Amino acid sequence: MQDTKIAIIGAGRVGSTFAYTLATSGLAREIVLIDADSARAEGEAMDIAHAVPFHRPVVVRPGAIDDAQGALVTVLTAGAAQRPGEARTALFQRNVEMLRDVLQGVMDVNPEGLFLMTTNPVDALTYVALRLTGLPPGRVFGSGTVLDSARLRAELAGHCAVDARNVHAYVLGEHGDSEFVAWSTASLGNVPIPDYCSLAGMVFSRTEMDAIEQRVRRAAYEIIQRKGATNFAIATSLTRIVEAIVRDDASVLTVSTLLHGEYGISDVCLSLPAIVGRHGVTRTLPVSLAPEELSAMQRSAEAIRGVIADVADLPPAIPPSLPA
Ligand SMILES: NC(=O)C1=CN([C@@H]2O[C@H](COP(=O)(O)OP(=O)(O)OC[C@H]3O[C@@H](n4cnc5c(N)ncnc54)[C@H](O)[C@@H]3O)[C@@H](O)[C@H]2O)C=CC1
Ligand SMILES: CC(=O)C(=O)O
Repeated sequence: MQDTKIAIIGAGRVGSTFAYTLATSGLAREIVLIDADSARAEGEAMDIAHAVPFHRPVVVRPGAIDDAQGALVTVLTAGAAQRPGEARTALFQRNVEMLRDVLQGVMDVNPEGLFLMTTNPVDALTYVALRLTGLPPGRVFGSGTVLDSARLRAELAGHCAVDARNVHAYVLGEHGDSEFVAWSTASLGNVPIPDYCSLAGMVFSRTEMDAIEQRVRRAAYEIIQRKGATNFAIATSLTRIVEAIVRDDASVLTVSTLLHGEYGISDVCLSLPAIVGRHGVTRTLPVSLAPEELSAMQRSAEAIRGVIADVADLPPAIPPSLPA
């Protein structure tokens, strides 16, 4: 942790909340907040820095793109966000141009670091970032469905009245409308969730499962409708991913990463459980999917491909391996 520097590009609602969460986590020694609106980056950095005396030492400061130099991770949270009712995919064209500028600037000063994408649509933009940087796939990845899996675990913990930390359940595929729950692997401790519910005398039929899945898939729309943005849970999700990197934890997280033939899918980024540590994503884990889940994964890959198809002038495709 001695000289751990994290660069955050985008000091808006997500970037500033993440900077605050990270500053209070004790994981970083330096956090640089970079935004096209430099006054905003300055104001957020000042405000967060005044919270530091209650926590472990960390320097929180505003900066320019060149200040991403030496960052272990550059986290991208800049760009357009959804308006109420708008799908994430509608942001693609607006955010791709921002990405081209920002990535080039960071690559000029920090070609050795990791990129953690958050800006939506996160899977399509993670893929574009990989193609534009030409970096090894393990070093450019997205927050993917880490947030959605947390939403699912919160729902299941509420339904079963147990500690969410003991709920093991994943949302896979796109971080978006085609995402799906891998119900066949969902467990509470070591017990499949339906088995636990019947043990505890709780109802857990297809109706409950569908309602939970729908609430998870619709969560961002519902929150944005009410408060205009989502920021707290994504900030905590990003802090969790950065923790796995900084501490080299080899944690299993459903980040968005390039697929190399998993489930017959290649050359697209989407979320599977993956090992995340200091070198980024080092491998994906196989999940035994039910036939309908496998179809959902393939539909999700097609949905993301449909978004990426709109972007021209990308450098050649990435070689089929996952080196760090
Ligand atoms: N992947 C996920 O799970 C989530 C993704 N998001 C996405 O994160 C992104 C940011 O959302 P918010 O923070 O709510 O938006 P926001 O509008 O509050 O902040 C965006 C910031 O980006 C800055 N910006 C725009 N272009 C820039 C550039 N070229 N260089 C530097 N800064 C630039 C703006 O000045 C603004 O401060 C959106 O795309 C949103 O959809 C939000 C929540 C969850
Ligand atoms: C905005 C967004 O992607 C989310 O909260 O899931």
